[in-house]
This record gives sequence, C-alpha cells and structure tokens, in this order.
Amino acid sequence: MLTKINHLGVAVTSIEEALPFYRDTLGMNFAGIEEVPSQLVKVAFLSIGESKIELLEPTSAESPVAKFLEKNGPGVHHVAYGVKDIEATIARLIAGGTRMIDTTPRNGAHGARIAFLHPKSSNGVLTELCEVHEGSH
Ligand SMILES: C[C@@H](C(=O)O)C(=O)SCCNC(=O)CCNC(=O)[C@H](O)C(C)(C)COP(=O)(O)OP(=O)(O)OC[C@H]1O[C@@H](n2cnc3c(N)ncnc32)[C@H](O)[C@@H]1OP(=O)(O)O
Ligand SMILES: [Co+2]
Repeated sequence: MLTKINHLGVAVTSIEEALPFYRDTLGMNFAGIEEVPSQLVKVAFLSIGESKIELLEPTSAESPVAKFLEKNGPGVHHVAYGVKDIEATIARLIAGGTRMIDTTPRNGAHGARIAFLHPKSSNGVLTELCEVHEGSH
C-alpha cells in the first residue's frame, strides 16, 4: 500500500529565514520553491538521498499551517508516504475505519495527488498520502 516516506513537512514562519540552515548548514540539495494555492502554502523542497524535507510557509491567515504555527510555533508538521494508487489506498483506509481529512485526492506540490489522514486517527501525527510515479516527485 505505502511505498516509502516521500517527505517530512516542517512548518516555518519564513522560508527565506529557514532555508540557509537546511541548504547551507546541513548541506541538503535545494530543489526549488513552489506555491500550492489549494493548500494556502508556499513550499521549499530539500533533498538528501531519496528523502525530502518540505518547508511550509503559510500564504494566508486561513492556511492550516498558519493555525499550526500560532498554536505550536515552527516544527515538524506532517509525514508524507508515497502510494502507487491513492484512490485504492483511501478506500482501504476508510473501510478500515480511518478518519480521512480528504476522501478524494487534492493537488499537492509538483502536481502530485495528495490526501491527508486526520491526526486523531493516526496517533497524533498528521499523515499525508502522496501518489508518486516512477521518475517524478
Ligand atoms: C503542499 C502539500 C504537499 O506535500 O504537496 C502539503 O503538504 S500542504 C500541508 C498543509 N496542508 C494541510 O495541513 C491540510 C490538512 N490539514 C488540515 O486539514 C488541518 O490542519 C487539520 C489537521 C484538520 C487541523 O485543523 P483544525 O482546524 O481542526 O485545527 P485545530 O488546531 O483545531 O486541530 C484539531 C486537532 O488536531 C491537532 N493538529 C492540528 N494540526 C496538527 C498537526 N500538523 N499534527 C498533529 N496534530 C495536529 C490539534 O492539535 C488539535 O488537537 P487537540 O484537539 O487535541 O488540541
Ligand atoms: Co506535504
């Protein structure tokens, strides 16, 4: 069902201020910045080997990330797992009683299709499914 961890989402107040730590101090590969209007965030991707860190900056006070930052300050926001067939995975989770935030896929970064599980249904960890195809994302 899940293939591997696709990325870890980290909430930041400013990508510009957070980026030097990841790119320069830790030496991760900076893969660019993208705005994702459907989620009201701007994201920066950094890669290390097969793994990625997604820095999330809210673009509006209504953004889920703005609410998270208000409550918790900057920090780890979600874990995203790669899946091959997101509809089938969502259906299987719903059938098993998991509470989904998204019952149908939404558009995420790089045009990937994503869906979130509610943290109350995943032991307090906001969890994202991310449909990934070979050679992309
Ligand atoms: C670009 C894209 C991509 O990868 O391609 C992305 O990742 S976009 C990443 C940004 N997008 C998203 O996060 C979309 C999915 N998230 C959401 O829909 C929302 O943030 C919810 C997770 C439903 C929370 O919204 P809500 O309005 O209910 O906020 P709330 O503060 O009242 O939270 C309700 C309960 O969930 C907990 N909660 C909230 N956010 C959490 C998080 N990130 N991790 C763990 N727990 C979390 C709160 O502490 C609270 O628990 P207590 O009740 O115990 O106090
Ligand atoms: Co994400």
